[in-house]
Amino acid sequence: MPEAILRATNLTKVYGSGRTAVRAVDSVSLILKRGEVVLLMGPSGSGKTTLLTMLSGLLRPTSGSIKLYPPESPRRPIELTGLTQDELARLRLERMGFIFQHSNLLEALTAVENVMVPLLIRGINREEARRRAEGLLEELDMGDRLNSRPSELSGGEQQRVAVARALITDPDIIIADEPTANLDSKNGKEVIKLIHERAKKDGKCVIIATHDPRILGFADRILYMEDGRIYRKDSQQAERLLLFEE
Ligand SMILES: Nc1ncnc2c1ncn2[C@@H]1O[C@H](COP(=O)(O)OP(=O)(O)OP(=O)(O)O)[C@@H](O)[C@H]1O
Repeated sequence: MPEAILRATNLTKVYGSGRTAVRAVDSVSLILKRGEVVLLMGPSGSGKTTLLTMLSGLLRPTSGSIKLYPPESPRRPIELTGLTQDELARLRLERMGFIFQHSNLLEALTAVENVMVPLLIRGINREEARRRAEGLLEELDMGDRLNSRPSELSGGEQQRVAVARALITDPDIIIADEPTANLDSKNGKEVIKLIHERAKKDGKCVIIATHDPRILGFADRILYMEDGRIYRKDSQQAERLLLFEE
């Protein structure tokens, strides 16, 4: 049985108050485990981004608990809701990797420099940071694009660099919001394949919010959200629901 990396219990987020209050996430409980790829699907406005933002420690839940289990001391979970903003920022830097719809690379920097940034912030010296960033980009088949600027790369290549930037700090959990939405079919599949391979090879846990049916085949589990609540679906059910959405 793979070990838990993160456990959310009765997580709720209410935006606003009184008659205009929106219960964006409604008493959600879930467990994310090492080495698994979990998809979060559901119609627009169902609460996916709100849930991911809370799991990332960027948004305080109205109520509920989020526990992260460090692999080195799984019996001493970290309760995210009890941390200060500074502690949360450190936790994100040390234990989480993020991939977004837009690669959000820094245009002034080359591909390898973009991947070095999280290491430099962690105080690793330039030479070592460059060595590690080059090594990872080479593993991701980007070895011949190390010194290209983001604008000189295709959308798929930019997302590969973003994947490398998310992986370079060896995070426990990778949180991705629509990582393939801007990519064509071939590049979308390659990027998700890459994320899936790394999850399996390195025992990472990946949670991906997506509307992209091409990703279904790469999921170990699908959580389907509707009106702030989670329903578990198999991939055929999810596919039917996605078709129904359109
Ligand atoms: N900052 C906010 N203030 C008030 N209401 C919000 C805020 N952010 C989101 N909401 C509301 O919370 C609900 C869930 O929104 P959320 O963005 O989490 O959904 P989503 O499933 O990620 O949608 P999409 O697939 O379109 O990104 C929606 O009703 C939305 O209008």
